[in-house]
Amino acid sequence: MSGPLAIEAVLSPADLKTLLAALRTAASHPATVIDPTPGGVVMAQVRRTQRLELDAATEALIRARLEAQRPRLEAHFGQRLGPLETPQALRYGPGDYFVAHQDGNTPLVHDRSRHRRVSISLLISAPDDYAGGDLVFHDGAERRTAVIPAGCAVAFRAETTHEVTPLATGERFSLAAWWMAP
Ligand SMILES: O=C(O)CCC(=O)C(=O)O
Ligand SMILES: [Fe+2]
Repeated sequence: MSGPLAIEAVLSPADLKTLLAALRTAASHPATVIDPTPGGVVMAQVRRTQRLELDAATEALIRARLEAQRPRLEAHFGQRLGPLETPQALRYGPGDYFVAHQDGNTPLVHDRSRHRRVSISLLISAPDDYAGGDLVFHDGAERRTAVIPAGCAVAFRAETTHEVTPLATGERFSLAAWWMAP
């Protein structure tokens, strides 16, 4: 089974500038769990972060950069991947977090998430912009913290247990996205 894959320079410095400017001024609402479509529920005891609304041009840029990674992901995870789910732009402020969870590919959870195969977390903020807010992978009792420079990403099987630890200070912008089964 393939473990998480760190990917460098998914975004160029120019992309980062464009995206930061867009995300800093974007409208936001509390992110939901279970199903990201209308009908998803806010459960602050599970996930406390703001989901940012993306304009069409910003979403297109994000999709293009993510899709450029598709061949590499298919090779690493040894499977053909289907459509990319709508990317989620997230802003974590102090006290925000996402408890340990799986994003999908858990067939007993009978919503759309069971079709997710590969997750990606793409960091817009630099590690120095915030404290806490670590992306941590759980493997049994083992914990592995991903150190992700700005513009870089980590991709992982959707069923991998992971969390975002509470942000202590600063502001953390990230993008979460998923490739579905073909
Ligand atoms: O913000 C991140 O780095 C990851 C967020 C996450 O795990 C999710 O939205 O499912
Ligand atoms: Fe997640």
